[in-house]
Amino acid sequence: MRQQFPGPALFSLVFDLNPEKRIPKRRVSTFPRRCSVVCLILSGVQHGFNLRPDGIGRRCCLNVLVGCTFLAPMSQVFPAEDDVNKHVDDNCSLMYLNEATLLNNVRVRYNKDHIYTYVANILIAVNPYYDVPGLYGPDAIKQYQGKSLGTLSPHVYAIADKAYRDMKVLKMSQSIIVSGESGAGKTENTKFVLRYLTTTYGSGQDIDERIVEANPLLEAFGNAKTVRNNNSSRFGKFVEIHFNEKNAVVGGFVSHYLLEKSRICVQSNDERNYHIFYRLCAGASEELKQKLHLDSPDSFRYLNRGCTRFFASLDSDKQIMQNRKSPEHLKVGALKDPLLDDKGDFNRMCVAMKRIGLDDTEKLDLFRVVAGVLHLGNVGFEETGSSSGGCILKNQSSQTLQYCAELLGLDQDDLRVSLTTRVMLTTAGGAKGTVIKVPLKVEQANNARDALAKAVYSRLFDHVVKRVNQCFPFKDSSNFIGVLDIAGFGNKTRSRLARSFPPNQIYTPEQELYQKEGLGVNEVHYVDNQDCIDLVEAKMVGVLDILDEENRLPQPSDQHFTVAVHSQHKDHFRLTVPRKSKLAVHRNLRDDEGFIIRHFAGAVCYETTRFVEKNNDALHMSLESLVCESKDKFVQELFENSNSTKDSKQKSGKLGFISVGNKFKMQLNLLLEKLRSTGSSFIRCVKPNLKMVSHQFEGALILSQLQCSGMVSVLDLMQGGFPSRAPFHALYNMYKQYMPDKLTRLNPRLFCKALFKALGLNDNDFKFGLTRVFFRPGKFAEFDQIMKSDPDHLAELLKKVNTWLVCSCWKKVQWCSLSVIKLRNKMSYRALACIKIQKTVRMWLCRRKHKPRIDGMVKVKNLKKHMEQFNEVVNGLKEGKPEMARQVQELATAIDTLLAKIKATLTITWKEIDTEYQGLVKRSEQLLTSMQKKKQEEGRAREAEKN
Ligand SMILES: Nc1ncnc2c1ncn2[C@@H]1O[C@H](COP(=O)(O)OP(=O)(O)OP(=O)(O)O)[C@@H](O)[C@H]1O
Repeated sequence: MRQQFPGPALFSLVFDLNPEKRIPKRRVSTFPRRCSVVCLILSGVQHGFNLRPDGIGRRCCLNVLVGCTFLAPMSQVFPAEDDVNKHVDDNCSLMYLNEATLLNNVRVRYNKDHIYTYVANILIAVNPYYDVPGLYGPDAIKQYQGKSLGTLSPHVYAIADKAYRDMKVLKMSQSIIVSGESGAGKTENTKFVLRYLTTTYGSGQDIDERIVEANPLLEAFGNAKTVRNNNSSRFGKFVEIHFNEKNAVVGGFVSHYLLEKSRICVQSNDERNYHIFYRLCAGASEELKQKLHLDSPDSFRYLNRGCTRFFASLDSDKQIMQNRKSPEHLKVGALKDPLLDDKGDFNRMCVAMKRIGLDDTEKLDLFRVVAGVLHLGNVGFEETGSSSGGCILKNQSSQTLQYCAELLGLDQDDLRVSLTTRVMLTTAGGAKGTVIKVPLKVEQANNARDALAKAVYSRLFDHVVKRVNQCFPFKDSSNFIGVLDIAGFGNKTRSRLARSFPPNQIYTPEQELYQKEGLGVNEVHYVDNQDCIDLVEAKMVGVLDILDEENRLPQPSDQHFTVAVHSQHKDHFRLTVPRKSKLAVHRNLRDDEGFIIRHFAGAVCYETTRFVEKNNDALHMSLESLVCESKDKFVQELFENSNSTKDSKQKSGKLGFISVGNKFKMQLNLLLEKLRSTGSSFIRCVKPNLKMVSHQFEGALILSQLQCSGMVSVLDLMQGGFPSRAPFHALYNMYKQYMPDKLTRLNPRLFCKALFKALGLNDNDFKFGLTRVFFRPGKFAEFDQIMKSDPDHLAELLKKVNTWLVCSCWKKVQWCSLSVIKLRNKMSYRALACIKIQKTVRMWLCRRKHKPRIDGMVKVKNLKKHMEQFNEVVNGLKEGKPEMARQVQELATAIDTLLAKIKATLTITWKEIDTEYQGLVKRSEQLLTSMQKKKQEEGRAREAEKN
């Protein structure tokens, strides 16, 4: 038996074709869910493809070409296109919109180096991991200028141009949201957008170049090698390109979010600290190296716990001096990436610095602080061994302390004291206001040192961004196009952003519009993630607020915080304990060591160790005042604003609390606010494989990214909906000038209807709402045809419109007369039917009302019939005949009375009738008995007389 599916006998099946994981021949296997997946389209008949549902219809067997049988859940088998190799620019032009056809379309295109695909007006960009020839060159830039989306093949330039044109036409700022997981190509695509806008719509000043030039600098300080991406941005950024009234580029502005600070002090095995540290070590001139007391990366604690190799090509590796390379680098060789080269990048960064206006002093300032942070990391502590319980600097740290103090403009002794003690002001008692120095334990001193390093570096990064912003100032900005690179944001942020963006951003207004326009389209179910956002952000009870609360306790602890989270959200669907994780590594965590949050993109286990510490951005007062009063003007300026923001608690010497979580929440809200006030376009970057190589398409990985990014939900929405639309009046106005007077009298809606009919569009492809016409996916072409018709074509169209109107008028007249006849027939039929109904109902009501009396009458009348028998018996009597006759007569009268009573009393009940009837029956039985007795007695007397 074949399973009944809507559509043709073709289905796409998403299944494993990875050679290592291929399922043995002829083994019935359960459909593999999460493994390397490709999308195959199989034809039922031609390819021996056999689809059989199981007994209960939830699964089906698929005998496929590769010789194995798959048992697949019905929900995972989708109708597909006829042609396996067909690919389209806009996925919405496919006949079947589902995850399998989307994946297949992206796959076929990727194999042909078409890395971009639209899903409606969202751009999917698959990272090619190599330079696709001619894809981004000057010719391509020129080609896309001023072209509508969909005219040329999908491209990041087309999205940039659309944003520009929208800005121009709607006089409204625009944003382009670039998202995707680490290594998916967000930064690269952001760069392409910026380059396109500044090249195409630049004002000819070098501002355009400066905006692009700023990137190497930002990347040096904010990017790092991670296991997922060699050049991973560890901060989120929103780059605005500002345009004047004439829509020419006038300047730019970069806002940055959440630099990953923990990386400054520690990195995992295969990862590195920020590029700048290595670039400085590899690229600094000998003189600079001496000045900054630099060495190979392995000699710095902030670098040597991660990967210490440089990025270098064969040539550049030779140029790096041996004494600058770590033993690891010497042993294994350089890290290879075509786009990264620490020594070369250092030089390029220096050039970029110059171009954006940083002079040599400023450049040196930046490098000095970077080196200062490195040396600070090398300061180590050991216990004093005295009863005070404090710690002192390790012997070998004196030199490094000296370097650090020198580079950051601090006094060596002050730095030593500030790192090992904490200053407190007494706030009560007689000695109120006295300064006390509290010694720190080794652990506390380590924390203080790391906190200082993070504070210095993150302020340095703020300064870099500020400095970059200064080099493209602008005065007369009318609008901007902002490109948001959602990097560095965790799952939490993505959940938050996801609620604001597709499919959510598309879904809600879309459904509302359909309803408002009376389209009668079925609702598409979409899982909202507001509950997840609330779990993290809600006031008082959200995870962030619970963490802040913990930080305010006299003795905050990670365990106490974790327990508080679990007890606050005991039965929350989104939150659970680590032991319920699917991964063994998480199951080893105790309940007070972490929690799992089910984000929209999947469950994430948060290990809460050091959460409390990480949530606090505050520095010990002694350290902060130390850097604030640095002799080095540059370092002093970095901390310039911090004095004014300190609260009184911190001034008293207690380590205050500045919530990182709240700062982040505020930043995010500001960003969302900004995004909501602009029009938006979306680019979804996709990572094709984990190996970061070209020409390798890992289906499962890609599918899950498409699902997580909401692309599949967008497809569902589009499949069930009408993604393109045009208001009636817009179409009407467009053609009004060509219309004869007779037609201008038509209302816009009727005119559009005539137009669509004249064009011969299929009725299923569009729907008329109250104010606009809606199109099915993939019907852009026909729509465009109407929009772009030239005058000749228009005149022809109008003729058709006219004909259609006449025809439709004639049809309407026919329809009206037929309707009137039909109506008349219907009315008379209904009148007759009404009478019938009335008659029947009345009868029924009457019966219901009189039935007890009628039944009673029948019974009593039957009783009366017996009276003749009585009379016969009476007549046969000799003695006492008159008496008996009287009694019989009385009985007959009683029966008649009852009959008359039943007849006359409408309200008499069945019970009353029955009681009286039973009385008469009894009476008649008694009478009959006594008459029979009498007759017997008479018979006996007669016998006796005879004898
Ligand atoms: N369009 C492209 N053409 C060629 N190579 C690309 C393209 N996009 C990305 N890449 C390659 O992929 C690498 C990772 O891309 P990118 O740094 O843009 O990822 P990302 O999404 O910004 O990652 P993260 O979030 O970690 O910063 C790049 O260094 C580059 O080698």
